[in-house]
Amino acid sequence: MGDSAASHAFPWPVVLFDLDGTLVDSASDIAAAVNRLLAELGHAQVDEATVRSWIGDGARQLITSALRHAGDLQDIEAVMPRFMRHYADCLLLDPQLYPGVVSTLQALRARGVRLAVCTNKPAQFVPPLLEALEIDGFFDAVLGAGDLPERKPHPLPLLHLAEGFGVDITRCLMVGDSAADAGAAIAAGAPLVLVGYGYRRDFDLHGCGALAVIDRFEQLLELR
Ligand SMILES: O=C(O)COP(=O)(O)O
Ligand SMILES: [Mg+2]
Repeated sequence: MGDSAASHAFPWPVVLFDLDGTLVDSASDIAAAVNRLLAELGHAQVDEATVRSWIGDGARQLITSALRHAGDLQDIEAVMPRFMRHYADCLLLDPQLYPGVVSTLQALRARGVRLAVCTNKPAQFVPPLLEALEIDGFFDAVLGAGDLPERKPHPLPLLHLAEGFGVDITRCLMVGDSAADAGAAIAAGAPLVLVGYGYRRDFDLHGCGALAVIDRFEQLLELR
């Protein structure tokens, strides 16, 4: 982090972060959980790259994609409890913070910016993951799937967090990696920055209205 990046005030008083594919590379753990379920159901294993392309819309959508891929027509409700047990067992196998996350969160906090996590990961898994990675202390609020009746790309989670901070949504920067993040930010009226290294699928990172697409997390500090 250069001096110029360190010295100027950050333009937004609140930053809402997506989790998987933005702060944390959790794809290998999620892929392990998916593969444990697929093995139990007698299906072939899938590679991590394939699973990455299914992450971002929550666990139910992930398993919908996995069952569809396997040609399995069974009711998703029947398998979700089994998947959630595998998800819990695999959650902390090998999650990795992306480079620059800790120093950037520290720098943002040092500038008085308030931070939150806004993820479609099932809510019960979010605090233990943040704690294991020792980044839980950076966040004033954490919202996961199931905490509210709607999840991203619905604007509700972002609006709820903004209201909790008492800050207008137009002053809360959303930082994410997926179409769900972009859709939620645009629907809510929040400024949006996308990370280019995440789990995006077929969506136009550069054409969806983001203020910036960054390749390194610490580039957040250079935004003006
Ligand atoms: O669990 C998911 O589907 C994705 O979670 P995210 O919203 O943190 O990317
Ligand atoms: Mg994500």
